[in-house]
Amino acid sequence: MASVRVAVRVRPMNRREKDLTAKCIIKMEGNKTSITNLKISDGNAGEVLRDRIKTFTYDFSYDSMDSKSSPFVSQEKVFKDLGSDVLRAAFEGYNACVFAYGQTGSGKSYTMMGNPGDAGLIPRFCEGLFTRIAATTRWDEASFRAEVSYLEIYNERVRDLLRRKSTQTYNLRVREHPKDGPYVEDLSKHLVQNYSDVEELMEAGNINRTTASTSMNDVSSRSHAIFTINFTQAKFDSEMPSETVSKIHLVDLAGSERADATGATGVRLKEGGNINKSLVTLGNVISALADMSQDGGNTNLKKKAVFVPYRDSVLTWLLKDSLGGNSKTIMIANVSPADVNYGETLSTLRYANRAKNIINKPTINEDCNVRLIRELRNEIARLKALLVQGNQIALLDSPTALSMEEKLHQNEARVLELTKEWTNKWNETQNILKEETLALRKEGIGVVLDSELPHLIGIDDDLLSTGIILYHLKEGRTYVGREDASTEQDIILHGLDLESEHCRFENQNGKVTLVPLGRAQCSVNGVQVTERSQLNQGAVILLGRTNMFRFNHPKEAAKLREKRKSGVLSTFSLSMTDLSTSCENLSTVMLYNPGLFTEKGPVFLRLEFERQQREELEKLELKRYKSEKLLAISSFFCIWKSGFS
Ligand SMILES: Nc1ncnc2c1ncn2[C@@H]1O[C@H](COP(=O)(O)OP(=O)(O)OP(=O)(O)O)[C@@H](O)[C@H]1O
Repeated sequence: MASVRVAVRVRPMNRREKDLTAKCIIKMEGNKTSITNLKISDGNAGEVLRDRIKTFTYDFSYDSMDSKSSPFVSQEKVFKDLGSDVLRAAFEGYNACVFAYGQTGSGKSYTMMGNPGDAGLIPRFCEGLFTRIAATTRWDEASFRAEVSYLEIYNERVRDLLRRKSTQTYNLRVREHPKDGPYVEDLSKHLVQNYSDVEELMEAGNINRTTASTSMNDVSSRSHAIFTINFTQAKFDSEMPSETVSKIHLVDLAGSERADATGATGVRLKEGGNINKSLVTLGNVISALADMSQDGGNTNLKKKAVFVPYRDSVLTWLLKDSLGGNSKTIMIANVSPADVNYGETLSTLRYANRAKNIINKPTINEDCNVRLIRELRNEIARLKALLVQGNQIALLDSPTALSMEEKLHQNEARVLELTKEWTNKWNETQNILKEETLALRKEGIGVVLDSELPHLIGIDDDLLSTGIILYHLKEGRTYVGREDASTEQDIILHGLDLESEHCRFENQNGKVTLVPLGRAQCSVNGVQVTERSQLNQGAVILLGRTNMFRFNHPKEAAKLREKRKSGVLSTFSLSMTDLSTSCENLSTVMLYNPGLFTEKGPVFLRLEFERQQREELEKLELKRYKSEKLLAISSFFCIWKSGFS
């Protein structure tokens, strides 16, 4: 059990407030924050005077009004107090959430994201995460995996701020997973290997948010932004595998005045976006949770189940765990120091005061396979203890002791096997993803494997194979041949007409060529090649009779895409590099290339051509399975999560 921790932060006077010669009404001392109502004169006494100054106590009260004053609290101090707690929670395997609440212009985005050269909590947290990962991996103590997503909720609709091709920007569906709870369907998740990866994504997401705000009139003050990091950590703890997964939500809420439904009439009501359903519901959820914890001591009320309206809004539904659930949560209430904002500031302070009462139930999120190993180990220890006891009272020969011993051995073997499997899968995944040239991301229901280097993708003719194979063609030579070749081959293949030393690929300064060796059968886009030939993006390569590949050259493809965008590249010239056209070409080329089949005469040529065409059709059919295969990749990379269940 842990209460939601609450911090209040007051920003400097802004230009508008200074122009209005506004007076400062906020005072902070230790963890106390006081607000003065200047409309009540300090000449009054008793009750009335008490109403003039209201004081609240929070976990932290941050005075950031004047950088030259001594109590001034910098971005760094806020991170040290709050951000480092979130970091600790992530490495311990807890979920965590920080949300910034306050009226428009009160400093929420400044606190969460910060300004250039004055980073806020989110960038500092991410930088801290990778600094700690680097320190830990240097000693080989653990392995990590971090994924980032960034979304915006505007008018109860969810938008992915990191979707590369932003065709479907708004209206992603919120669904509920039976075990993991509410989630956004189709939200892109991006694997990040270092802080600069995160920086790039943050920047792209923030630009997306700002671009939308210019066309939608001040969207940022009306929308909620949720930056989420899914963080997995695997290590051996006293020879015991340990794998934890934590979800960290960092939330910049809409301006809190949007929650004020009472003052909304006429134009404001019609404007819809002004009254923020998510914020109204957040208030109701906080109230219900606060009531629940306060009524906890009252035995009569304890029995009455308090209804918490999580499902009434997208925000509260997505943050269900962070509010009263499995998470270590921090609320930062941002306020203005000026008397002109008295009403909004007092309401924020009250709101924050209420949030203090929310009790969460954070637990370490342990991977279920690792939990199984731990449980089996405990069972082994118990059986061993029982056997020792049995020994002492000379029961060892009894059938009970024997079956116990059998069970013990079974369990030990299972633990050994599970631990080995777990270690292999995790290491394998980590090694693949450590390759700087490879990145995995979700797009829609698919998984996209991005590679920077030229590569071959296997187009497998075995209908039962479900994995996708990718061979990088690194700078220099890559040899292809059979396992029984006298020299070591980089890519080992087998199949009809495959020579033991078949061919080599040469990648020199970004130019990739195929060099057949001896009389080896190699064809590019259906044309047999006997000499060195340069490969272009999208080429279909056939080695022997059965090993077919699609050649990808990411840099060339990027250039072609640019040309296509600017109209320099015609559809015709592009079609020459396109896979499907290449396959069609292949059949045509075969018809006009009798050299391929000279020994057996024209009938054989026709039959052979028909057979080849059938094969091509099958291969094209295989392309239809491509998306299923991509999903198979996803299961390959995620197998460590579900492999044992
Ligand atoms: N503690 C602070 N120190 C210095 N400048 C600040 C501070 N807090 C806020 N500001 C400045 O005040 C302005 C408004 O802050 P910010 O954009 O963070 O408000 P907001 O609450 O996120 O507003 P909105 O709801 O419109 O998104 C910005 O120019 C920001 O740089």
